[in-house]
Amino acid sequence: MKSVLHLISGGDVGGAKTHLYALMQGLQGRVQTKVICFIKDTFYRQGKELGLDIEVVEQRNRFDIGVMKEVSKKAREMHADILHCHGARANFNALFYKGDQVRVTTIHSDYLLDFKDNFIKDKIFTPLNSYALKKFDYYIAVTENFKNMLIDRGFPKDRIFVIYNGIDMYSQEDKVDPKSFYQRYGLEENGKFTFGIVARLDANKDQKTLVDAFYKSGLKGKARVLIAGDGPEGHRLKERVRDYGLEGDIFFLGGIQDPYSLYQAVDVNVLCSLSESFPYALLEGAKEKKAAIASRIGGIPEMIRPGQDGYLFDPGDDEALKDILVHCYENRDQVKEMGQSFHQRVEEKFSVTSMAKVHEEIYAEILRRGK
Ligand SMILES: CC(=O)N[C@H]1[C@@H](OP(=O)(O)OP(=O)(O)OC[C@H]2O[C@@H](n3ccc(=O)[nH]c3=O)[C@H](O)[C@@H]2O)O[C@H](CO)[C@@H](O)[C@@H]1O
Ligand SMILES: O=P([O-])([O-])O[C@@H]1[C@@H](O)[C@H](O)[C@@H](O)[C@H](O)[C@@H]1O
Repeated sequence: MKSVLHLISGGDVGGAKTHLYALMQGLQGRVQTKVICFIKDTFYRQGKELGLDIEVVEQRNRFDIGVMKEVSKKAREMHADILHCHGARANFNALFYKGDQVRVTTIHSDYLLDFKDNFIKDKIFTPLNSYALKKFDYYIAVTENFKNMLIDRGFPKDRIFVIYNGIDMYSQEDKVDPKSFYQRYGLEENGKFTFGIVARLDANKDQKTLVDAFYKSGLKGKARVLIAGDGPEGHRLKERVRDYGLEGDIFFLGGIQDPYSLYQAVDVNVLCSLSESFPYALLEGAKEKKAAIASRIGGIPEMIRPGQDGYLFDPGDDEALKDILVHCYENRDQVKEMGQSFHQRVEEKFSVTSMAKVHEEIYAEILRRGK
């Protein structure tokens, strides 16, 4: 069996984390895997709870690259064939890795946007990551779209593979019933049409467009919006909702640990991002049979057939989104049916099993080709 060592920051709370957990589970019995992270936090603890082979090689700070000696030792111990990195910190650390394994990195997001919400980090870590990326032997782009992005930026075409995120549609998720979920936030399960969104509150996820669209929709008092997630845009978004007088209609839940409770409790799942590859937030909604309203960006048009599984709008177009919100409110039954259809599509096309199988094939191919 092939042996692959995965490196990831460990500070991850979003899609890269969801992806790696799903992948580790999908690869069981196919590929021997170990995950090493550099920060001891939720990523590590939850990974342990899931029973993954995961270890922390703790860094005092991002430039504490001495720890890579320990990583090399662990790679030798497990007879790793491949070093597989995820995200900026892991990519940078790989520069100081001494082992001779083939190196591959997965591009989950547009790496030029990863630190856009933090001026200093953006000025330092974005160029370092861009440099580190060039040193890999192979790339796994999440969606065809990101492969094209990499080619446009000068990465070698024949060294880029494409993966679509997959999800386990049958595993049991942590969730509470809708009544308890609403109660947790002092709300009632009152039959009001409810839009939900699960995403970090950062500029790229662009919840502002949803707030503006809801304001323009005239649905105040008739429908409501639940916004889950935490982040730098929180303050500005809350101010906007206050200015619009929508505090009784749009609710900020903060970062949530059990997103499936939200997907289950809402009528439709929204995502308004300016950039995405293949967002888990929508696949997870599909698992709960929720149709999606999403921006026409990255791999999303390959995931959602508009009019069948949900609705698409151009990023930032609050007028178009407003019309979709009103349409959903007026066509509740149709929205429910779309949720069924989306569920079926994800089950058939974007399973964790196929994601793992494609990884196994890619590993075999890069070992065959070598560095
Ligand atoms: C902007 C961008 O390019 N994003 C990519 C990034 O994920 P990114 O983190 O941006 O977005 P995703 O929707 O994929 O993942 C978010 C994850 O965080 C979880 N969550 C979020 C908020 C919250 O309060 N609680 C919570 O648990 C969601 O349930 C989900 O599992 O890498 C993913 C993995 O390849 C890609 O699919 C995404 O397209
Ligand atoms: O800054 P940090 O938390 O150590 O690490 C970051 C991860 O948390 C994030 O998921 C990823 O997108 C970034 O590229 C970076 O690796």
